[in-house]
Amino acid sequence: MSKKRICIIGAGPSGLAQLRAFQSAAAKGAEIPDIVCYEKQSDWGGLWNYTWRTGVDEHCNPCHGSMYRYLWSNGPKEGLEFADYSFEEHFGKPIASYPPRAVLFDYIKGRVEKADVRKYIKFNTVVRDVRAIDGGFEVTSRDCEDDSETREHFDHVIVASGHFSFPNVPHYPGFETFQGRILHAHDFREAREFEGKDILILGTSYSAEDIGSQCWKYGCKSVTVAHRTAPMGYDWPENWQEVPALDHVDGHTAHFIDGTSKEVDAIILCTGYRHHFPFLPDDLRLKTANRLAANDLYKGVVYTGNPDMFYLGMQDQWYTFNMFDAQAWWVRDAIMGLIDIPGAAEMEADWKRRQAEEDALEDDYACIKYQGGYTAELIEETDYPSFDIEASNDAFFKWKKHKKQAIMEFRNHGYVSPMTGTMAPAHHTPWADALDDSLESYLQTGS
Ligand SMILES: Cc1cc2nc3c(=O)[nH]c(=O)nc-3n(C[C@H](O)[C@H](O)[C@H](O)COP(=O)(O)OP(=O)(O)OC[C@H]3O[C@@H](n4cnc5c(N)ncnc54)[C@H](O)[C@@H]3O)c2cc1C
Repeated sequence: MSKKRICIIGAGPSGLAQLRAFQSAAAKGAEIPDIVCYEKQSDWGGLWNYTWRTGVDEHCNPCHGSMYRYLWSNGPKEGLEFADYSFEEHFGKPIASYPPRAVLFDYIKGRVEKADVRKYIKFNTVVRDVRAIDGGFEVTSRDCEDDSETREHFDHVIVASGHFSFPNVPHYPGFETFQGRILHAHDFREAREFEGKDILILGTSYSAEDIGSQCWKYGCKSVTVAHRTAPMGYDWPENWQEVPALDHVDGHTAHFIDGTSKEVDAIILCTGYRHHFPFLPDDLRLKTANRLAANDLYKGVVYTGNPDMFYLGMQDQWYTFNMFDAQAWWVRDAIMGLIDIPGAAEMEADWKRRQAEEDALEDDYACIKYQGGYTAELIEETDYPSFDIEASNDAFFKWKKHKKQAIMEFRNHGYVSPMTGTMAPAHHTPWADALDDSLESYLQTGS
């Protein structure tokens, strides 16, 4: 019998987890399928492969990047650490709990370089179309360097293309004549652009919180955050206010629904992202809100509309890299016939039950435990190294507590690694006085 052929779309943390999962089976002597991973960017790492570009990339594809220049890890690194490759193994010493972007990128790369999986990836190659055909899939891709198009047949498709790149952009009356800059968080790169300016942020997501904090720390005049449901409620500095939803804009004046107003120079839309798969036809396209238990995914990964197709990392995320690993190992074993996928009715019951459980969760602490439990459930069914989920949960709980205590200083704390049991060094996160957040400078001074 000929070998199965597997297509992975995307070489970000989830797609790379899938490559590492197959490679680890091969390293133990298993015969693995033929694999092709398509990546539209010129390097791996997904969002962590930082780009200063906005709009379109060098090949005129929509720019994938949503990260910004001075991005430091949002959550504690103890919540995302790979169970088969600790931070200590990579850096040779314990490092602080909230590293900058460049440090996490280096860590992601370290594992896959060690596993030697780059050979599976076709870089600068964008998947344009996927069709269910002849009991498998026909995948059309375009090599953006030589501008050639290729069609290949696969038995399985694994979509790992991320869901934080297609901005959800609201419109308000007056936007069309506003004289300042209006941008979505997807296009935010440089906090110092807003030095001395009054900025208005719409939304209360992590982006709102972090972009607002960045602009404040790098010298903006004031931050106003408009919320639709409830304020974030942190103990913000003096020149920071939370106000009710925006009603309209008139010239430079933003008017809010409670009748108050504020003169602003720029508006940053931290209004989230949409799951967007322009390369998929309707019958294969996942349609879900950003939630912990996505629609139509058995075990959070098998597409119920066609169980030969899988999606990785499509959930709203507390857990990230280690959850993607748990999913990738599980998908690998399902493809290799080590795990059975049930019939349609059982799959539907599974995701609906997960959603009902999610709907009953009362607060963020319960959500963290829920996603930790989901990750542990998948790990239990494969040979992915188990790790101390309670320690990861605990790092997340402390993170929330420390944010509540002092939102501008929470990154100075350190937590215990769920992999090595080592306590991370406390670290005073440098801000405006230290613009160099490079890997080299961090390893010399930051850990
Ligand atoms: C501003 C911001 C800050 C964040 N901060 C953190 C943090 O501090 N900690 C954390 O753990 N997580 C953070 N995240 C979450 C982040 O989504 C995950 O860490 C992780 O990058 C998700 O991995 P992924 O592989 O699923 O998706 P992505 O990282 O988005 O990678 C998807 C890959 O698919 C490729 N691709 C897409 N479409 C195609 C196509 N048609 N053909 C070929 N290739 C394609 C893309 O080029 C990309 O390389 C943050 C996200 C954002 C937006």
